[in-house]
Amino acid sequence: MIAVEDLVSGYDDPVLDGVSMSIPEGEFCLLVGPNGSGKTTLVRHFNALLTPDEGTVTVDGTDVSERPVAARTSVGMVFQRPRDQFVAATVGADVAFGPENLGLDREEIDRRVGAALAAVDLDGRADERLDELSGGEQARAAIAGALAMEPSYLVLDEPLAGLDWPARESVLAHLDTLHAEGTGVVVVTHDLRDLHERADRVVGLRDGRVVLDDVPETALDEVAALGVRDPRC
Ligand SMILES: Nc1ncnc2c1ncn2[C@@H]1O[C@H](COP(=O)(O)OP(=O)(O)OP(=O)(O)O)[C@@H](O)[C@H]1O
Repeated sequence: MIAVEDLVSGYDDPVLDGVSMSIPEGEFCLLVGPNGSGKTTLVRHFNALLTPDEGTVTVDGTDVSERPVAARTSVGMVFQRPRDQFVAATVGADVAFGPENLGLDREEIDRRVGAALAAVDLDGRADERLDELSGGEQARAAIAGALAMEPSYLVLDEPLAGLDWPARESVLAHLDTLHAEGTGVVVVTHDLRDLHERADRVVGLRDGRVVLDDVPETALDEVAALGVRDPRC
């Protein structure tokens, strides 16, 4: 479980103002809220990319601030602009980077890279340059990089933005597979289309506070107040 308790955090000004919420193992959770409500700031705490000013964040019982490497192994993160998270020039080298840093042997690294690329339909393209891929292909490469870590939880910030229909369908299918296999999936989004019916739960933030935490069926009645269109309308 990812457990956030009384989290206060910010940059120059406070952004998260006493957030408590949890994401059980294997849950598919949508995180919604208006621009600037603190969604990205919150998920960056899940693997210790930010440090709380107050409160705690634990993953499977371990405080992420005390063991950030363990948190980054358990919680995979795919950011809004995939280009910002690439560390290598080619697809294969980038996807291998995480497993290499775990100190895995070459055979296991190759197995993970192959499986992760296949999962996003990029198999056979390991030698291609990332800067020569389309935006949608880059988004899929970024997801492959997170998958290769075989995380217990995968957090994706607007993963469908800018994807064409086949890429969107491909990413959604992979989220379904991961969820079915027991990976916790957290999607930060303003657009619930194709997502609300997959989710177990919707958590809504406003002004750095949790103002909604419900199953999708009833949460959808309240999302309009959070700057999100009810996908049933
Ligand atoms: N690196 C940063 N330095 C300073 N302020 C920041 C930084 N990142 C975010 N903020 C501020 O924190 C607040 C919350 O930002 P955050 O990105 O968490 O919101 P969000 O809910 O994810 O928004 P959006 O829907 O627009 O992506 C905003 O006011 C933003 O300007």
